[in-house]
Amino acid sequence: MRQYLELVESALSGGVYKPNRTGVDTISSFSEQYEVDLQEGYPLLTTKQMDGYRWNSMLHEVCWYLSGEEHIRELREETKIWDAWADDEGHLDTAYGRFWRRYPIPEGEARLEGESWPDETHRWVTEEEGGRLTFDQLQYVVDTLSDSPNSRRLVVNAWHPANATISTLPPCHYSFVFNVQGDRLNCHLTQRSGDIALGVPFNVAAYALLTKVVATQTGFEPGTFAHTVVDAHVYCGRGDRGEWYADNLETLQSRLADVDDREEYRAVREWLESEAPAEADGENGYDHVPNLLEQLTREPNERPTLELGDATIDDLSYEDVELHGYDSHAPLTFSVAE
Ligand SMILES: Nc1nc(=O)c2c([nH]1)NC[C@@H]1CN(c3ccc(C(=O)N[C@@H](CCC(=O)O)C(=O)O)cc3)CN21
Ligand SMILES: O=c1ccn([C@H]2C[C@H](O)[C@@H](COP(=O)(O)O)O2)c(=O)[nH]1
Repeated sequence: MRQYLELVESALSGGVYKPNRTGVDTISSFSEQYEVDLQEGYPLLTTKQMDGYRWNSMLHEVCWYLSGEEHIRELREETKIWDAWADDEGHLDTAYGRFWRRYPIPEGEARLEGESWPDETHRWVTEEEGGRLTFDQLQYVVDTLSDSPNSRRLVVNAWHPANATISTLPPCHYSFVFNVQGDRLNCHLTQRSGDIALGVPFNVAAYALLTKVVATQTGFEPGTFAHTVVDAHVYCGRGDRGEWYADNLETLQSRLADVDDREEYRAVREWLESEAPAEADGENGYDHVPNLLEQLTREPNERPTLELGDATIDDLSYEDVELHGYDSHAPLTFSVAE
């Protein structure tokens, strides 16, 4: 996927050095965006290996979103990618699916005079155990795509401002909007914070799959996936390794500006590895820059395709999704900044 390499290139060559809460510093760029035409195949990266256990993790993650669960008790049997952010019982207080499928509706005293809210008889409202009311945003989108496809209100929002201030990890991809043009269903995702090496490849794959599921269910062709990443960052290491970029980013960027041919990114990588202090023992792979430079040397292969049964947002399972024609370059590993 060419757009991903352009994102990597743009963030590295235009970003600024930015420490953050994780203790692993970043090179960060404001408001990166790109679009992918889903008619040209499924945008699973081919410049590193994304099938096998990574594909497994991503697919189970999407099924978990769709389940609406607020815990990861089943998800963690399949992948460990969310374990670090959940409590011992598996609760994750900003689980995406919980907001997609079961967004809380204010009740009683929380309702202000003059506000209108749907009651438990409303089409997309569920009265849960204990009488709590929740709203199914995704079902609203699916139904409205059939009833009024020209709607400009097909928004799904995972952001709850009050929860976000105390959550261990407020949602990163926090809002998406579907939009129909002709017979095509487009999806625009806004992400407040994007880990370019690790998170973004999963995010693109997940939303491209979601768009295909919703399009299939509602009788549209998948159209364009558009992605805005507000703080798009490349982790660049802890301690001395991370701080090296504070003083040397300009030199790195002038070397990047001189690259004419993708092979030359390898020389930039070699220069970096010879100049920057080594990552400390036990802290390997937190600097994502070298392996992203390696990715920039690689030519993207043809996009694979996805085959979906007639699964819907309510019953999509791992077995329903088949990836065809996937051919990738060698795997690359990156460490996760927590
Ligand atoms: N720093 C950071 N980056 C993220 O992308 C991220 C977070 N934190 N926190 C919450 C979620 C969890 N997500 C994650 C977490 C780990 C991997 C990861 O380790 N990916 C490996 C494969 C691991 C596996 O499938 O078991 C990779 O090589 O892509 C990916 C996304 C995305 N999010
Ligand atoms: O789907 C996801 C989830 C998380 N991320 C990344 C983006 C950041 O690197 C961290 C979150 O840290 P904040 O300090 O809360 O921004 O996780 C991602 O890229 N994709």
